[in-house]
Amino acid sequence: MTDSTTSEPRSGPTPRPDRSELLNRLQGGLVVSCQALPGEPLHGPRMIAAMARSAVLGGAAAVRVNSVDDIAEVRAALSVPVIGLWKDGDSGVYITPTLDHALAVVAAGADIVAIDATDRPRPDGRTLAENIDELHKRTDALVMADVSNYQEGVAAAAAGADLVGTTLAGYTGDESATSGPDLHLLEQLAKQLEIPVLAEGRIDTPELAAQALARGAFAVVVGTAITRPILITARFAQALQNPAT
Ligand SMILES: CC(=O)N[C@H](C=O)[C@@H](O)[C@H](O)[C@H](O)COP(=O)(O)O
Repeated sequence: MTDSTTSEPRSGPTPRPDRSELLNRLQGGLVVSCQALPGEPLHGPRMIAAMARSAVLGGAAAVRVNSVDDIAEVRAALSVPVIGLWKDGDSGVYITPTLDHALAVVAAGADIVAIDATDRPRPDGRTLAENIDELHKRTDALVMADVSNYQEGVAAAAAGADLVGTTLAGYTGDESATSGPDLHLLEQLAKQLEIPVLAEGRIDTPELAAQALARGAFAVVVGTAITRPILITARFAQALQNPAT
């Protein structure tokens, strides 16, 4: 167990680590997604920061955090790289849907801003390439493109994304979700792209996380299986209701 929470958190106007340092810190590592939506008992910046600190104590190389308030709190508490996003709604394009959302995420302290990079129209009417270009001009944050399929991953890399994540595979309604992580998509993208590809979505065991790395992931993002006690508990409770023997 490592204790990176004792290292100095970055606060105030301290510049972000540069691109190669950020990528070095992510490479081969576990990124723990620490999110709780309004209405959930763990919702709120202090809870999320405690979750993020716990993740780092357990060995997380980085964290992924939703909402400006939660990002700011985690940024003040920890020095590990923060992948920030802003979920606005829960259907259609809702992960950091516009340039303004992305700029706010960066202003809150994210090192990497995760944005929806599916081929669906964005609510601000701008293209993915325009938004990535503007983010690169106006900030020093890296851009993680959350995609749902191979074509979107290739298009996101061509549009200038710094990293691609399989985050939205199975969540756009185009294709049904694979029962576990979409390791086939991960492998295809990792073989094709020159930028890092992060495995994300439905990775719910340490073995699957290790498999994702073996199949080309630059880093592995795990959320629900670590940070959503309601859903973790439900799995156990259901198993007791339907015992195998
Ligand atoms: C589809 C979507 O909205 N994904 C979100 C993206 O930030 C989160 O709700 C997920 O928890 C995260 O991607 C990690 O995935 P999993 O919780 O399956 O390990």
